Amino acid sequence: MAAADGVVTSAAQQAKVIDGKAISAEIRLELAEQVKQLQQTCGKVPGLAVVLVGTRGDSETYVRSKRKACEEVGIASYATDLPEDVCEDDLLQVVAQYNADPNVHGILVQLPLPGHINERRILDAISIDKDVDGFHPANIGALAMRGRTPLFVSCTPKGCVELLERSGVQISGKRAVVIGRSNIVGTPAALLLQQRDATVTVVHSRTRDAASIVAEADIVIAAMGKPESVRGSWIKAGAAVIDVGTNPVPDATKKRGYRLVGDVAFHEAAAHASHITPVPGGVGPMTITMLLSNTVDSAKRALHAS
Ligand SMILES: Nc1nc(=O)c2c([nH]1)NC[C@@H]1CN(c3ccc(C(=O)N[C@@H](CCC(=O)O)C(=O)O)cc3)C=[N+]21
Ligand SMILES: [Mg+2]
Repeated sequence: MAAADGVVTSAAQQAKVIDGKAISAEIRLELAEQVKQLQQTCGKVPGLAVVLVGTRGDSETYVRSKRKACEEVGIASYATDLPEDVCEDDLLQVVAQYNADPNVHGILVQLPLPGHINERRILDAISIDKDVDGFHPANIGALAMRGRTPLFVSCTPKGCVELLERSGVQISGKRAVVIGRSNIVGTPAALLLQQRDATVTVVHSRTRDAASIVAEADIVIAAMGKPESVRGSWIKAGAAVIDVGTNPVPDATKKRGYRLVGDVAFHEAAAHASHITPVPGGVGPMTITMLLSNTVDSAKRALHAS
């Protein structure tokens, strides 16, 4: 059977594949337009500082795509690359400099940091009005409170909700299950869905019988970082499935020696779901696009206030 996008799929596949790359491209065009407007009205462009510590291959790849994405929409990117053995105080100094720099509207310190550095201490030092990752406790705390609006919502959860909304999936009143409770994805994703009036359950590594809980979900967000572990039998007919996982698995046929798979067994789940995101090409590109969006928002706030 040939699906609408021309990709040959198995006869069992029901789901519409959500194209995160295409939706990202659309949003990036909107952002480029907003950057142009800012430049015309204020004579300034948004600036994003990206700080990379060490030489992890995956971190280098992600940081490169973030810097390239900035260029695409006209955001100025500021790069600081530090050696693996940098001390905490030197890293804090870099953050302090960017906090004070009026040309910088967003600061991203690429995670994970080396083991000798207290990650929380670094993230907490980022000024809350430049916290484009949305990892500061003040921003996550505001997301958890009714009647409060955080300055920034973390990029991956925001990207997940944007994919649902732009694909016509209703969130309000629906039952959503988030798998994983990390500070950077699972927890803020659950808070954001709750803010959008979903009824939210979080399942995690200690949950008993996760499969039967997931089976009640209209919306599934898989963010536990375990390759292809959400099986087709867990997915209720017609559910929307958002796969946050990007797990490398060894593959000698690939140039870089691995390929990426999600946390969901894609083909199995696609036989039950109404909508599903692929890996790669689903949530990943949206994470970067939401980072750009947060940076543009931050610049608008800073430049219009001055
Ligand atoms: N301070 C901080 N903020 C982050 O947002 C952050 C971080 N640290 N550390 C690592 C994780 C991971 N992450 C991804 C971003 C884009 C893709 C992405 O674009 N993935 C492509 C594929 C990329 C490839 O082929 O390697 C895709 O899914 O299509 C994936 C993962 C952001 N993170
Ligand atoms: Mg977890």
